[in-house]
This record gives sequence, C-alpha cells and structure tokens, in this order.
Amino acid sequence: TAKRSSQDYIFGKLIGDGCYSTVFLAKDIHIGKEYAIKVCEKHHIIRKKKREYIKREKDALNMLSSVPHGFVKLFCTFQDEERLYFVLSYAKNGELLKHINNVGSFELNVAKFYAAELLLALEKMHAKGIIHRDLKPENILLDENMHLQIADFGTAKIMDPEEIRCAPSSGENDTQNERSRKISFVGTPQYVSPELLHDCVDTRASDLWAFGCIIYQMISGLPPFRAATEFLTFQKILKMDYEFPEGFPADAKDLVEKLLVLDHSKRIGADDKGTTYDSIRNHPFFLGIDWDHVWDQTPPTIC
Ligand SMILES: NC(=O)Nc1ccc2c(c1)=C(Cc1cc(-c3cccc(C(=O)NCCN4CCCCC4)c3)c[nH]1)C(=O)N=2
Repeated sequence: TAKRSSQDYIFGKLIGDGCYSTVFLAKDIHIGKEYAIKVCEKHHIIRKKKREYIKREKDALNMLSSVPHGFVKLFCTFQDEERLYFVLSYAKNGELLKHINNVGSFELNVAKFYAAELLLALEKMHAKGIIHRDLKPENILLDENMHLQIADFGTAKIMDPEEIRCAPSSGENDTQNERSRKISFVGTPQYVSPELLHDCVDTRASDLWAFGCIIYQMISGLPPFRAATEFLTFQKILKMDYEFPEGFPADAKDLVEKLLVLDHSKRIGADDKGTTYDSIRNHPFFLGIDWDHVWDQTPPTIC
C-alpha cells in the first residue's frame, strides 16, 4: 500500500489519552477497517524531550510484529507538519481495567485465564529483550474475541542482546548521571516496582512485580498498594504494606506473595532460564491451564 496520511482515515471517538499522545478510533477509507490511531504532537514531544520514548515505542512494536498473539500491532506510521501518527490495532473491547470495574472483580477462572495470557505475552516480550515498565490494567486491552493485547510501549526499555537473560544491572556501578537518567522514568505509582523506586534498577522482574499486582487486582478488584497520594503509595510499596482480603484464594495468594518480593532477584521466575517462565507456569494457581492452547480457547465470560 502507498504511504498513508491522515487523509486516508475517518477519525472517530477518542479512545485513549496520555501525557504525550491521544488515541482515536479511525476507519481506513479504502478498506473500511477500524484502527486505533495514536497521535503525538511534535512540539510537545520535543519540548518534553520525549523523542526517545517515541522511537522506543516504534522499535518495540516492530520487534513484536512477528508475535501472533498478545500485543497491539503497529500497521504503519506517518506524520504531518505538527503530528506523528501510529496506526495500531483497535482492540474493540477496550481496557481490562474497565472490565474489572464493570463487574467489581473477576471469578477465579477468569482471572486465571487472563493471568495465563498475560504470562505468555510477558514471555514473548522478555525473550526479545523488551521490558514494558508500565504494565497496568489500563494498558492491557481485550480484542473483539476478548483475547488480551498489551499496549503502550512508550515506556518500554529494549535491552542489549547480551543483557537479555543475564542478571539485571544492579545499578550500583552506574555513574550519578546514569542513575539520574534512570530516575527520569517511573511507571504508574500503584504498579511500580520497589527496585525502580529504591535503586533506579529496571529489569524483566519489574514486569513480574506488576504481574503480581494485576493478578491481585483481577481477583480482589483493587491493586494491592493504594493510598491518597503517589508518595504514600510508594512508601507502602517499599514497606510491603499490603494485605489480602478475606476469602482470597490460597493458590492465588501464594503466587502473588512470590511475585511481590522486594528483592527482584528472588521473585518467582526471576531465575528462570530460556524463554518461558516455567516456575510460574508450574505454580498451583495455573493448574489446568493448557499452555499450548490458551490463545485458541474461547475466553471465559466475564460476569
Ligand atoms: N497508550 C496507547 O498506546 N494506547 C492504546 C494503543 C492502542 C490501542 C488502544 C490504546 C486502544 C484502546 C481502546 C479503547 C476502547 C474503548 C473505549 C471506550 C469504550 C469502549 C467500549 O465500551 N467497548 C465495549 C466493551 N465495554 C468495555 C467495558 C465494559 C463494558 C463493555 C472501548 C477500545 N480500545 C485500542 O483499541 N488500541
């Protein structure tokens, strides 16, 4: 297809909003297909020195384009005088957060299914050396068949190939300048890992921390660390100040407790070699999951 421009699309409702981008539902006038088009104002990106974030999102999405399931796809990009445009998959059933809030919390079988799809997506992402760094139910979308797609790689970190499966950089040898550079990014307070707050270290295991928070939230309806302000939320994270509501299933509690570990190197999965998190797949919480057929399954009804 010829290089697209905004003239090739009919722009519809706003379906996402961030600090540096706005996402619209749009229809390609030639083929009638619906897309989510992420629009970034160039002057805003330049003024806020976020060009690197834009490039990283494009690189991460291109690296994931060969993965058939679990991620929004980047179809094309174009620009005009004022804006950059990313033509992305439209995940018709929107944010996982809205589905959790819609029913209050998920039944165990629903939470287990989506935790399994999320784990498979994390495996593929991490195997390519991509750390998302801002995983949360707002960035996890459900497509028209209710399968999961991770979105928003603007905060991603792409590891150098030799870094991919080795021990994460501890950050202790970083120069002050490198540490302050790392401080420049911190994810969403409720899901940010303690190492990112305490040592400015980001590793694959930071996404495993967010994975634990998301499992907790699917089952209980709320994230584990929550407070009136960002600072109080950060304090709760660093003090591991959270508890499980009455009736939280034992296997789920055990897995969350093994993910929400302050020392990132001691989190379940952190030591797993290869491209699958076998120690997490084999945890009793996932008993009954057929890991080779999760994406072929009809997702359980959210009710
Ligand atoms: N920061 C980003 O990169 N954000 C992105 C990127 C890509 C992308 C993206 C965000 C999308 C967001 C999105 C938002 C929506 C949406 C927005 C508003 C309403 C609905 C909606 O009501 N859908 C029907 C299902 N509802 C869902 C909630 C419970 C009741 C039933 C969906 C659908 N998809 C998307 O489809 N593709």
